Amino acid sequence: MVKLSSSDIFEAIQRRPSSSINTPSILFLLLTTHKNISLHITTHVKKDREMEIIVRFFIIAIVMVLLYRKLKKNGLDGPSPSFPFGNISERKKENINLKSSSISHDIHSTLFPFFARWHNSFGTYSHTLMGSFDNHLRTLFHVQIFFSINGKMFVYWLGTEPFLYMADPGLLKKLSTEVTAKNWGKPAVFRRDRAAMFGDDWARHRHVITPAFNPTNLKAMVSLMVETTTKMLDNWTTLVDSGTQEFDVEREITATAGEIIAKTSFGISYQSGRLVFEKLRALQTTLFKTIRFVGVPFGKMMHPKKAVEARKLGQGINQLFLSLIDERRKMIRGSGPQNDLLGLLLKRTEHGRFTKSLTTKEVVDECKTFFFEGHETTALAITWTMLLLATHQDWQDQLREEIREVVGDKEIDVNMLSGLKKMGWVMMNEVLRLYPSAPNEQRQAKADIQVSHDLSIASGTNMWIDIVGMHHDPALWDDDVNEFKPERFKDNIHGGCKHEMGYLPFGFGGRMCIGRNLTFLEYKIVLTLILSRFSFTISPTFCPFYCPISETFRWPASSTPTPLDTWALQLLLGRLPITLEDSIVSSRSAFISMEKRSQIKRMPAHFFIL
Ligand code: HEM
Repeated sequence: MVKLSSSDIFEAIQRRPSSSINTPSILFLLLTTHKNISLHITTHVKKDREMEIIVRFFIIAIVMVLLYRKLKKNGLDGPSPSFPFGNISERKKENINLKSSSISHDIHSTLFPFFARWHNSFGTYSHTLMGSFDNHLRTLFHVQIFFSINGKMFVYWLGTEPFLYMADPGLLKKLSTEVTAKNWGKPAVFRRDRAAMFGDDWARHRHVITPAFNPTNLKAMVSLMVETTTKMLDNWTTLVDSGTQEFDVEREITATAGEIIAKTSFGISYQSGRLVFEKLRALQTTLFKTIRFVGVPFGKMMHPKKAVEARKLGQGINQLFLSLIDERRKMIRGSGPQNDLLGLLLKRTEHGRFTKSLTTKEVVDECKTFFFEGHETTALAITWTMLLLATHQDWQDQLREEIREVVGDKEIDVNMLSGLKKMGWVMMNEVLRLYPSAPNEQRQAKADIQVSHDLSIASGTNMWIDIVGMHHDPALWDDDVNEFKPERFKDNIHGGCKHEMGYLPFGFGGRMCIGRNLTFLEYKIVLTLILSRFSFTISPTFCPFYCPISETFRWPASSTPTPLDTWALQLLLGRLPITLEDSIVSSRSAFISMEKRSQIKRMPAHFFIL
């Protein structure tokens, strides 16, 4: 074991071949001269801030190189990362062509050619590979892995963080049966970056929130949903009658979904909640600048102003929630607690035996998570549904017929909704299969996980679960995997998928979505009301969207992010509540036409189509 002091590093700097600081070359020198490195940085170096950063950079780089070597030695292969960006830049360079004028639902190979390529090059293991190692800064992979599970695993790097890519339902099944929720968490690297948005942890208090979705509460939400959606549709009717031809349906739906969550979960109107939404949107845009380099050491320093701005916005959002909480507390003192989400969170903190379990800060964090999880996902699902129905008139007609039979002229009632079976196949299944609102999920092992006698995942391991990959895998579905066929779910809740874990729109295991019943309810109500009053097709002015994910990262100054932008970035970087800089925004010139059922007129919405 060699102790490496700052003088070793300086010596290496002096021996570097070029005059610029070239970390890889210094590292190379260090690694070629020191086989087993234990870093010991002498304290005087830390006095100098700049030097401290450089030294830290070195340490991270050295750890990365060691990890990479050891992962490879253990058989966990993948694309070679560069320091400090990992494979981020390689993904960017990939030539993704989305300018095609035809509509294709094959989003996996269109948006992720790199995953397919890496999988073909590194993902297939036909033999048993075993190994283990530690590293002194974090136990990342202390693993014994048996690679026979369909071979859909490889390691790629977000910055200096290695991720174990998985698109293998067999492995997930094993994991979800072996792993308790407390052993799975969000990767620390994401949590740190998104603290302004979600707080320090996400939804740690499921048990507190879950009662907000009990049948009685859900039933009480129906009238609020009908009222809010009707208001939006009345507005559409007025606009269509006055000759307006173009509508931004995505924004309309997002606003309505936002209003619904504001009313049902926080007891506030969209008007009052609008400030929160506006600030959250601004935060999304700002955060993109700072966290698009997720995993890259000192990534935030690339945009110091944005980092400060994001922190301030985060604080502003906290203040807004704090005043909401204050108001509600006063109300609780006056008329007793309410059973919506906020009421439940406060009831527990103020009256229950969990008095000390949720601090005000924790309540604020839960509220932030809920606002995001609760409206963008549903808005996306409804938006995609409208696009798919706009291109499949036959299904639009079938759903309308079903609505006529089940609801008729009566007012929508919660008991009727279960009768809307075809609508269920369309959205809850086929739309979320083709375009899952949560396109991938990440986990980090919080403790060593023994998946089976031959597979154990060490504490600290990051995992990237490719939901889109599984939903579009012809080996799991069939050759028609990229076709819109809701009928595949007619007699089969797994849609004929060859593995029960191959279809996971709401996640799996202990962190499965707790809002799915609310989503079913909201989705069916909103869509029933829309289909009863309007029909829609793709407009002649429709323009297929262009997504230069791989090519540029420019953000038009005037653009505000939308859930579709967010979704696009989620595809790339995980479930980030942020927006893609350039991208899918150009889809804003894409429309579908909408017609009033009684009086046919055009009302375009904007969508992006792949
Ligand atoms: C189409 C609609 C929705 C989809 C596709 C969806 C999907 C998901 C998925 C996949 C997860 C798991 C994330 C992970 O494991 O990393 C999740 C978690 C969550 N969802 Fe949803 N969701 C939807 C709607 C909602 C709604 C309407 C709410 C609330 C009103 C909600 C609240 C939550 C919360 C609080 C979590 C975190 C649960 C935890 O970590 O324990 N979701 N959602």
